[in-house]
Amino acid sequence: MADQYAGTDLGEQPPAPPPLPVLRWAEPPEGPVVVLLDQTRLPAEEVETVCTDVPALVRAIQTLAVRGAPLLGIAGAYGVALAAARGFDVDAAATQLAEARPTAVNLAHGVRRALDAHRAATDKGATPEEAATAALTEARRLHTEDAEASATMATAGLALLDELLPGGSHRVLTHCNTGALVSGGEGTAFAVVLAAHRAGRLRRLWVDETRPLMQGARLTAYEAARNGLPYTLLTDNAAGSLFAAGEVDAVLVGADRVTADGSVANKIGTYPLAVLAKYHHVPFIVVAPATTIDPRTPDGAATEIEHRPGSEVTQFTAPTPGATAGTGTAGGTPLAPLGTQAYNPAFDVTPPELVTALVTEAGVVSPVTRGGIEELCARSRQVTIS
Ligand SMILES: CSC[C@@H](O)[C@@H](O)C(=O)COP(=O)(O)O
Repeated sequence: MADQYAGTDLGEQPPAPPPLPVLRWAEPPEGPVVVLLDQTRLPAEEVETVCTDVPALVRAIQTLAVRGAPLLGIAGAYGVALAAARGFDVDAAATQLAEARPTAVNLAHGVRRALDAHRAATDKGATPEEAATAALTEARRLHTEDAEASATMATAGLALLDELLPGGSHRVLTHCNTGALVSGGEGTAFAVVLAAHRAGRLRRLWVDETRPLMQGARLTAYEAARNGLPYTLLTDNAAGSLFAAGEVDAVLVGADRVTADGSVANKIGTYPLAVLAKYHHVPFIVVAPATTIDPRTPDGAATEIEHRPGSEVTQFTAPTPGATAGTGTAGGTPLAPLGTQAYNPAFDVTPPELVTALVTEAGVVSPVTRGGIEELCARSRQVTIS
C-alpha cells in the first residue's frame, strides 16, 4: 500500500508514558469519593470527575465517562465500597450499579465481589465501618488482579501472535478501545499490541474509529500516540478495503461478555470484522480477562445487548474542552434531518466459529468451543456459576 495512507509514524520509541489516572479511590476531609478520568472529554483534555455518591457513578457509567468491560467491573466494586463508606443502602446501590449497563458482565461481577465481601463481614458481626473496609479491600483486590491479568494476557497474546504469524512484523487491526483506559493495567487487546511494539514486532496498528461514539479515534488513537505506536486511523467502513489490500495480519479485540458456547459480545462493528477476517484467512483474536466469561448465558442469542439513544447516531459531538462532566459525547451537530430514527445497538455478537482464539489470563482457548470454555472456567477462580 502506498505510503501516503500510512498515517502517524512516530519513529523512535519514547520512554513509557506515566500511567493514566483512570480510576482511584480518595478520602478527602469531606468523605470518600471515586475519582475518574472523564473519558467523554478525551482526547481534548484530561479532566477528572469526582463521584461522591452512587447516582453520580451510575451516571458516569451510563454516559461512558468510565467505560470498557474490565474497568466497569472495577468501578462497580468501588461503587459498592462508596455506598458502604458513606452509609448508603448497600444492597440498593449494588442493584443500581449492576444494572447501569447490561452487556459487560464484568460490571455485575465486580459489584457482586464487593457486595459479597461486605455481607460476609456483616454476617461475622463486623461494624458498618469494618464491613465498608471489607468492601473497599475487595475492590482494591479486584483492581490489582485486573492489572495482573492484563500483564499475563499481554505475554500470552504476543506468544500466540508470534506462533500464528511467524516473521514478526505484525499489522494489527483493532476496534473500540481496549487499553489502559479500560483496565487496572495496560488493557486487553491493546496490551498485546503494546507488548508487540515493545518487542519490536508491531509494524502497524490499524485503529477503527468506532462509530458512533468514536472510542477508536478518541481513545485508542490517544493511547497509541502517548505510547509511540505506529498507528493509522480508519473509518469503520474502510476495513473491508484494508483486508482486500492484504494489509491486515491479525485482528485483536476485547470483549464485554463471552457466553458458555464461546460467543463474543463486543463493541458494535466487531462481528463484521470477524466475517472479513474469516473470508481473508486472517486470525481473529479476542483478548479478555476471565471476569468477562459468563457461563450462565448459554449462547450469543441470549446476551442482552444495550441499545443506546438514537441521538448518538443522528448527531455528532466532538469532545469539547470545558464541557460538563460526562457530556462530551452527548448532543451535538445534527447529521440527519430532525426526527430521524436511528438503530443504535452498542454491541454485536460474534459466533465462536469466527474466533481463532480467546486469550485470557487463565489460558488460551483455541478453537473456541463450549468444552474449551468449560475447561477454562474450571481453571479460573474468577468465573462463578451461581
Ligand atoms: C476490554 S475492553 C472490551 C470492551 O469493553 C470494549 O471493546 C468495548 O466494547 C467497550 O465498549 P464501551 O461502550 O466503550 O464501554
